[in-house]
Amino acid sequence: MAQIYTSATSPEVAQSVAAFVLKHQDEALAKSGTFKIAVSGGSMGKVLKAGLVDNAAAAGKVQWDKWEVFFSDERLVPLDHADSNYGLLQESVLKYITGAKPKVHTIDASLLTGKDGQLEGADEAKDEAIARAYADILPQDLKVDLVLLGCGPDGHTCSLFPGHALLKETEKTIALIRDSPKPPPRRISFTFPVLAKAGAIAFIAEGEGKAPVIDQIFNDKLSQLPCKLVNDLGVPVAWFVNDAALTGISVPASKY
Ligand SMILES: O=C(O)[C@H](O)[C@@H](O)[C@H](O)[C@H](O)COP(=O)(O)O
Repeated sequence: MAQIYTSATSPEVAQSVAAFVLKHQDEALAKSGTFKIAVSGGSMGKVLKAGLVDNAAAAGKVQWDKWEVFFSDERLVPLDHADSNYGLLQESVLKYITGAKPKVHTIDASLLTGKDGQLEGADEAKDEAIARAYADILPQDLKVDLVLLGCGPDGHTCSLFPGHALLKETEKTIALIRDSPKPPPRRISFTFPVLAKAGAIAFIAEGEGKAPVIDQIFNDKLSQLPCKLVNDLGVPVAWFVNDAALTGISVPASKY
């Protein structure tokens, strides 16, 4: 079962996330000399900036040059586009790193067609090639040390949406999705087979608007929401939330 860690405020959530990331960084570096971490979009960049860049105590312990960063999902847009998860990370975190930077695995933007991740004028074969190329840069054993995820109000995570055929993907590690219910429609995403190999997974979810979906994920045993399916993968899963995200619901939560 997944563990929920709650804090009163957003800065405290960011500090807890930072402490958790550093613990996994140190464990991974002791084992292999590299820390493989996957991130996604939404407000994650802000949390990582507050926890790992602006927070001096943690900032001194981050060994950015030993990080390999993957995206657990990415939109098929240019890397400097407002919808790009890489672009978000660049603007919120990477540009503030003063020393040696991490190795960041972006999509191959030279294969992009169409505009703004929209379907019109987009070449499906090239989209498939982007997904295949990204699958090829995943670690050979598929093991990412830590995967950081967001939770949509509909229970989606990565670009795995409730009821979507991709939830049943058992072969591909990186899937192409061209009908994302949330814009932009063209994206690539980690699939469950790769999430299942992760060393650990952590969700970050803040705000009262997340309470109903967290309630469903933790209190409805039959729920098939993607976030609930991640909780049930058998990988250690931690949820970092603020108290507001637990408004009016009853779930077991503790301080990190
Ligand atoms: O797929 C997308 O279009 C979103 O970017 C999404 O995955 C986001 O990460 C979650 O909705 C969580 O959002 P917050 O990080 O703002 O809670």
